[in-house]
Amino acid sequence: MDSTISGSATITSPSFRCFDPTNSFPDIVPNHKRYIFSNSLPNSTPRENSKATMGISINSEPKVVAGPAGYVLEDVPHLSDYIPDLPTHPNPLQDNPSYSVVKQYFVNVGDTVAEKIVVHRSSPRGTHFRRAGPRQKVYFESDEVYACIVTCGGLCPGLNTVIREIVCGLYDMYGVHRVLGIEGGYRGFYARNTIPLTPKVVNNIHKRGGTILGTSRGGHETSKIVDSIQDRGINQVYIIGGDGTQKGASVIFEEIRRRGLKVAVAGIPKTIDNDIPVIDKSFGFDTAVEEAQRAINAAHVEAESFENGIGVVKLMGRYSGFIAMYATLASRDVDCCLIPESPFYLEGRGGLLEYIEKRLKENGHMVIVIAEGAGQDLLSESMRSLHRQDASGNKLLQDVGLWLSQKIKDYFAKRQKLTINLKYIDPTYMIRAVPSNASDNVYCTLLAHSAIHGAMAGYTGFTIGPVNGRHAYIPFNRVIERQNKVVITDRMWARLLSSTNQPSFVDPNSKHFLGDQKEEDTTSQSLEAHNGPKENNNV
Ligand SMILES: Nc1ncnc2c1ncn2[C@@H]1O[C@H](COP(=O)(O)OP(=O)(O)O)[C@@H](O)[C@H]1O
Ligand SMILES: O=P(O)(O)OC[C@H]1O[C@](O)(COP(=O)(O)O)[C@@H](O)[C@@H]1O
Ligand SMILES: [Mg+2]
Repeated sequence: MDSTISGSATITSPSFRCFDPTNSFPDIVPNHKRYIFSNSLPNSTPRENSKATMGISINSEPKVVAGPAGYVLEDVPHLSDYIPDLPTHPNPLQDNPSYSVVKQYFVNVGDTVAEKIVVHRSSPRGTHFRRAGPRQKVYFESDEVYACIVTCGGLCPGLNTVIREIVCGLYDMYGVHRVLGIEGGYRGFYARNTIPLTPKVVNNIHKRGGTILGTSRGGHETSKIVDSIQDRGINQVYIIGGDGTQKGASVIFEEIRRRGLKVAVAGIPKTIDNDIPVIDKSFGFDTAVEEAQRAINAAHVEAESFENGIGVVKLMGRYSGFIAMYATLASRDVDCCLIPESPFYLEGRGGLLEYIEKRLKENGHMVIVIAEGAGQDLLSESMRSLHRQDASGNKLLQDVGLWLSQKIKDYFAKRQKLTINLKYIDPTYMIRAVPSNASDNVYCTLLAHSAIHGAMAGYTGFTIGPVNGRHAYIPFNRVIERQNKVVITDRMWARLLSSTNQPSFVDPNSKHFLGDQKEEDTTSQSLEAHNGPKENNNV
């Protein structure tokens, strides 16, 4: 048994005590915990009232627990890790007429979800995450809870559905009636108004795109945010946002733990780009792919109707080309899909321009889908761009669709052999501003419920999401350490290449290129898992 996976067993205080009411793995060695118990903290102001009174953990290392046969649990923090003797209460769901009829409604505390489900006979059991869902015992009483919800980063279909379902879930499942909406992203905690959220206020919001709370980039000032949480007496924080937001949530959680507050921090992953790792896919992604079809159809109709018609469609995807890849695969009208993960070149043999010319000669028209982050290296070379960033530190991209359209026009103008008709369609903001579709709505509901169950059960510092189809509590460090990207040496990209017949633009013998990609093979592109067992899809 390997019990030295990570973390430290060093005891830094003589008043060390290691306990874990949530641990139901008697044969597993916890090796991550270090506790220091400080003196009691005063209990006089709202800020102090929400403070833990005894134990403060100084350990922010991942909570990794090893078990037999290579089993590893990458666990999430729990309020009881740093606040000893927290009382528990029976879960009010057991008396809820809707839920009490469900046979074995409560999740077994020992249930975990495997990160990898394709295994060999001799494979180690591998990494697992704690299974999401309602627990028999909760760490908050209903009338004690004061929850808040914030949305950060770019828009994504489904944001309003998640907000709605957190509010309604807290009300209906746990009898929690105090929920506050923080306006305008992270900076809203200290610089904007708040909105009391009730089921009545949120009743119809899932039918609208955007977020009723507003959102923003930048403005993450940790101490001001945590001061605001403490001053308001908030004890459950639901943070909806992408990779940047989850990084921010992780820092907020660390500060809350440092201050010893009984405040659960739950992250709900939002990204239209599907660039958050570990989870099967992010909400709003299906809607985005569906909406992209409308633009691709329009491009195809335009291209088909004119002699040598070319339709160029730009889709979102700053560093990850999932929307472009899935929209292309779904459409079947696309002749070339360009994504950030797959470098391409324009001129010469095997280049894009040569392919366009060939395709026009063969077929009379063509459709190109390009993700906004594709070819940015080519653009910066030709435009000598400044490396500008948005308020969150994300690279500001040049309009690759416009640039490519111009390059194509220039090429054919110079050659004077073919007169082309090029139409450039940029539907990017239209795609992310729509309400979520039916399947995303159901998905958003499950995410919201899983987040609520986790917070009520005292878990904190986690992102919720499906892993191989089962919702799990994932520690922040796992979702912020890297971005999920399309693996172009995987079968899904091969399917795309075979459906478009486009050149791969890569030298298959280039060790450097394939080497980089192959390392990611087993960890990225988990989207397939959500659509069914990996072994069925990945054939
Ligand atoms: N490394 C970080 N630490 C703390 N906060 C961050 C970090 N990166 C981003 N944020 C904050 O998270 C919020 C959203 O980030 P952004 O990158 O714009 O969108 P997304 O969460 O959708 O990726 C912003 O308010 C930003 O300030
Ligand atoms: O113009 P904005 O609001 O900065 O958004 C543009 C970016 O937002 C996204 O839609 C999503 O990004 P985030 O999920 O990181 O917010 C990207 O695809 C796009 O590059
Ligand atoms: Mg992001």
